[in-house]
Amino acid sequence: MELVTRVMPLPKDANGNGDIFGGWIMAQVDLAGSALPVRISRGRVATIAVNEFVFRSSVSVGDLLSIYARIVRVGNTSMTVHVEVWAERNPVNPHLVKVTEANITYVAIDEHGKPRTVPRD
Ligand SMILES: CC(=O)SCCNC(=O)CCNC(=O)[C@H](O)C(C)(C)COP(=O)(O)OP(=O)(O)OC[C@H]1O[C@@H](n2cnc3c(N)ncnc32)[C@H](O)[C@@H]1OP(=O)(O)O
Repeated sequence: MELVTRVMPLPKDANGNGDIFGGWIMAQVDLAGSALPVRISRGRVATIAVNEFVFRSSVSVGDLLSIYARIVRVGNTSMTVHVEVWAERNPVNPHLVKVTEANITYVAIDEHGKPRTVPRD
C-alpha cells in the first residue's frame, strides 16, 4: 500500500468526548483515496460509491493518522481503491492502531463531468 496522506485531527473535529467525528474521517479517506485514481486516470475523478467503510477503533485529538491506499480494480471508467487509516498515538510510548478501512469507487470524468475511459498505457 502507498502512503498518500498524513493528517492530525484537531479539537474542532471532535465531539464532546474528544472522539473524532466519523464524517471527518470519511472526508479524509475520500480525499486521500482519490490520489491514486487521479494519478492513473491523469485527470479529474468523482466518488461514485463507498462500497464499504469500517470504523475499527475510535480516533482521538492528537492521533497522527497515516492514510494508505491501493488500487484493487480498474474498470472502463471506474477505479476501486482500498484505503486503510493507521493512528500513531501516545508519543511517550508510540504504538500504531488500524482505525479505519474502506473500499471506495471513483469514476474518471471529463471537463463536462461525464465518465471517460481510464487510460491503459
Ligand atoms: C469530487 C467528488 O468526489 S464529489 C463527491 C460526490 N460525488 C459526486 O458528486 C458524483 C456524482 N455522480 C456523478 O456525477 C455521476 O454518477 C458520475 C459522473 C460519477 C458517473 O456517471 P454515470 O452516468 O452514473 O456513470 P455509469 O453508470 O456509466 O457508471 C460509471 C462507472 O461507475 C461504476 N459504478 C456505478 N455504480 C457503482 C457502484 N454502486 N459501485 C461501484 N461502481 C459503480 C459503473 O460500473 C461504471 O464503471 P466502469 O465504466 O468501469 O464499468
